[in-house]
Amino acid sequence: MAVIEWVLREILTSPTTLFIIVVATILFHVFLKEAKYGQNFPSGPWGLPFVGVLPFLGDHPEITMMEWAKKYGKVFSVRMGPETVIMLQGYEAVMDAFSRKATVFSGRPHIPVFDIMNDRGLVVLDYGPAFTAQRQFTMQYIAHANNEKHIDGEVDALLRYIREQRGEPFQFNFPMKATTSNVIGTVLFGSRQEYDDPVFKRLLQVFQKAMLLSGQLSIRQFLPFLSFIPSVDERKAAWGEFSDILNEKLVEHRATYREGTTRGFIDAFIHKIIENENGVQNLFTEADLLPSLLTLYFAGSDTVYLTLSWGMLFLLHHPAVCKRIQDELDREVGKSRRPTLADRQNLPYTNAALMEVQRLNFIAPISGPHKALRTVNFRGYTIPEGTTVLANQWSIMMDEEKWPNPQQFDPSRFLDEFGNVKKNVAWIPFSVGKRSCPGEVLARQEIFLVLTALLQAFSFRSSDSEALPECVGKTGSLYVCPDFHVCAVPRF
Ligand code: HEM
Repeated sequence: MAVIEWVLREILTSPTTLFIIVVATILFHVFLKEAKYGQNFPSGPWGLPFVGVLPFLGDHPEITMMEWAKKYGKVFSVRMGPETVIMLQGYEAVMDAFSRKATVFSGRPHIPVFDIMNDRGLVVLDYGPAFTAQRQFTMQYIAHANNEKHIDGEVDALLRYIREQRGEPFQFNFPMKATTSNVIGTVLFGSRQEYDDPVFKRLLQVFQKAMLLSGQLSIRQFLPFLSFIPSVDERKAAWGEFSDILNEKLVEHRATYREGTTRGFIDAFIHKIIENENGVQNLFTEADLLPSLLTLYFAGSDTVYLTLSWGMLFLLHHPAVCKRIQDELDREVGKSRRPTLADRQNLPYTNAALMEVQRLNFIAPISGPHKALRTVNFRGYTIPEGTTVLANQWSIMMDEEKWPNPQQFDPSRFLDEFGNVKKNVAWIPFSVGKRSCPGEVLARQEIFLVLTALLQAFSFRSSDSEALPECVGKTGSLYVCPDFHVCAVPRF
């Protein structure tokens, strides 16, 4: 960022340079952009030479983009450095692209921050036969894995940890990170790790560092030319160490692999590699294995951890909602056993509150980058093959037409007059189409089982020695919840 700041300072202190820059910018927009993208390309805000709109994105690009959309419409273009990107605003535009024209807009451009994956692993793999086969396989594996048992085992450890705090303040975020990492770890490797296991502690540490350093770039992380960003070496080192730790586990599993035994996703993936060895296409290869583990681990842990943390923060700010959930749990589940997935259908208010948490704190405010797989006519515009397309998913959840008073935390917006859950088509926290979240089933099970177990077992309050942070996050690659402490007292 220092380079950008220096360029800006130089520009703003010299009127002649500024004049030349302005003229160059106009020429760039009028001639070069048209030459590259044609006249029928969406317009958008003008940016500075070299950096485009990057200096104007602010701390919350999703909100800046909503402002720009008021002027330029639901489909507009923004130049980020040398690349011009299409931004989609609102439910209809996103559905048109990612769902109705999914066969065109489901490509993935190269994402430099994920170089370590070598363009493999579900999040980064471009659309094609290998992507389709691996996605289908992953979704089937997750749907049939014994998720409830895995999560239940992890909830045992979580409740034990919280009881050990004996009502004293503890940082809520730590056990949430450990829980969600262990759940995805169990899905992948077939076993969990103790909170104080040194390898597990190291894994949590390097993973958080990698996410933090990548997240600081926010949507800028998708852009190749920003690889000069000062922390790049530190970021690469953190991703490298994270990858090494998972690779060690992979090597261990490889060495003890037995045909016919499936300890977790790794074994199931190895079965597929063997099954595909004589196939015509290389749909599952050894080279896909580690990137698949890495992408599932990072996509499947922080997302859920942040949702759970936002959930608790909101409930601390809205004790009446918390009490209503606890009353519903006491009435429908009682106190002699923990809530199970089978209870979900009897807990409409709880479900509505969880949906509201996911709406109001959409943890993925801007989608991952999609790529147009061919030139297409979209909403009257011509979008050339290879163009990067991003969805402002925040704009969907904050649309006043879809959600009256969108800033307000109000679970009852998901209930009908009889108190049953009322769906809203614009509630798409897992996105839509061929690149929607393949972990949705697991994520929803985890969020439900963990939060209901916590609320059934404990009364939570904020710590006396620390002001509870406001429900405002930092936009990185995810919408990050502030750290906070809580006190938990057993309810029975
Ligand atoms: C609250 C939890 C979660 C939320 C809100 C969430 C949300 C999303 C969203 C919005 C996308 C689409 C991004 C795009 O448009 O490119 C996505 C993709 C993805 N998610 Fe999740 N996710 C969650 C949990 C999980 C879990 C538990 C897993 C793993 C088991 C997972 C694995 C993935 C993967 C692999 C992709 C990439 C799919 C692709 O590129 O085709 N997610 N997620």
